[in-house]
This record gives sequence, structure tokens and C-alpha cells, in this order.
Amino acid sequence: ATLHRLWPEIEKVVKQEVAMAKLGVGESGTGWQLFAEDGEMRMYRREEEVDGMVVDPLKAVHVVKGITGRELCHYFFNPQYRYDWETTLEHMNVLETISEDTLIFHQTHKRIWPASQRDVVFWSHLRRLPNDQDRDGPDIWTVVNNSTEHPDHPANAGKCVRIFLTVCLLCQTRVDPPKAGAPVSRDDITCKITYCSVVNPGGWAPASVLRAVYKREYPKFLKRFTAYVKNQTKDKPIMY
Ligand SMILES: CCCc1ccc(-c2ccc(S(=O)(=O)CCO)cc2)cc1[C@H]1C[C@H]1c1ccccn1
Repeated sequence: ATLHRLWPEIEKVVKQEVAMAKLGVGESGTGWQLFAEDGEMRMYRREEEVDGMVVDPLKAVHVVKGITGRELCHYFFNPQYRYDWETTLEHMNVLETISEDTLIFHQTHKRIWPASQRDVVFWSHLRRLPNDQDRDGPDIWTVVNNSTEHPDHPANAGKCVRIFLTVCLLCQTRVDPPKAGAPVSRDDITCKITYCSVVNPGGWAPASVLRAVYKREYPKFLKRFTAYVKNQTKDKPIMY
């Protein structure tokens, strides 16, 4: 994959997105406004418009027990599971397999009335990062999705409006030492998840409709996705 034309961009965007995801939401007043809470999940957004279009950056933080960051990123990255947890997905296609940890996707998403239907083309990269806080601790895992062009799917050539997105799922795992001599079980594992996304809807859509959709869909997505991974892994050996 080091020879692929996209490699320099992938390296740059992954470094940028991981650095951003590691930044907290800071004290209130840094522009991040809490818009949804559910147990350990906190969802923040900044209200931003580009050319009159809502592109509200989103940052979600969540803490889940019993699964590792590698497991979360495995089920987020691999196409064969996507229809199980991505409820707004209508169609998904892998356009290119750059390497075992780097794919290019085309996806069409269900139409959100009254806006027209959207599609997206993005590269997706799965990366293991050293745990900079605790050298002996489990590695950090991330998946970064970033819009890209592809000759087979030129933007706005069909019925769909092309959206542009950058998404980062960053997962930091903690293992609490079990009782002396006991093996580590899923009860000893905690994963801190940061999910950042910026979606440019690509064409005009009513700000009120988009903000309502994000307010409804993002909390639903993160709850459904983490519950899906817990269910998929509960009887399997732990993947670090
Ligand atoms: C007008 C924009 C419509 C729209 C297009 C696309 C997406 C979207 C695409 C990809 C990803 S992902 O994190 O890369 C996971 C792979 O699918 C997340 C979101 C979301 C929305 C909107 C429908 C909303 C939404 C928000 C959150 C989750 C799912 N859907």
C-alpha cells in the first residue's frame, strides 16, 4: 500500500484526524455543544455552515465494557458486517482493495425526505497505533474514512447528490488486572470510543431537516453499532 497514489493523503489525514480525536471537547465555550446523552455516551456538535449548507462537525465520546478497540474497528471497517449495523445504508460496494487494511467504498444512503438521495465514495483505512499513555497497555485502534474520487463513480452523475465526509473512529482499550492468577475476562475490559465526523451534504438540504436527522441518527448509530459488536464478540476469544 505504500506505493498506492493515495498513500501520502491517507498518512496525512490519519495523523490529523487521530490528533483531533485525541483532543477532548474542552471546557464549555470551546464551541462544542452537548446535544445528546445516553448513559456513558456524550454527543457534541458545532454549528457550522459552508456556502449556506450545514456541515456541523460532530464529536461523540462513549465508554463501553467488554469489547476492545481492535474488535470495534474490525466490525466498523470490514464490509461484510456493514448492513448489520448501518441503518441508513441502502447500497454498499467495495470499489478497490488497496491493501488488507485499506479499501475504497461507494455507498448510497436512504433518502431523507424532502432532500434528494445521497451517495458517497471514500477510502477507509484501519490502523493500529502505539498506546502513548501506557506503553504496556493495549494498542490504540482507529478507522479513518475520507471522501475521495473514483473514475467508476463520478460525483453527481446519477440520481444521487454526492456528499463529502471525513470520519474517525478512535478506540482506546483498558484492561483492569483481574484477581491474582485469574485470566483476563471481558469483565476486565473497557474501551473509550471517540467518533468524529464532518459530513458535507453536497447539495442544498434544509438546515432544520439535516440537524434533525443528525440529532436522531448519530446517537442511534453509535448505540446500535456498539451493541452489535458486544453481541458479536460476547462468546469469542478477546481480540486485542
Ligand atoms: C444528507 C446526509 C445523509 C447521510 C449520508 C451519509 C452518512 C454517513 C456515511 C458514512 C458514515 S461512516 O461513519 O463512514 C460508516 C460507514 O457507513 C456515517 C454517516 C450519513 C448521512 C446522514 C443520514 C444521516 C446519518 C447520520 C449518522 C449516521 C448515519 N446516517
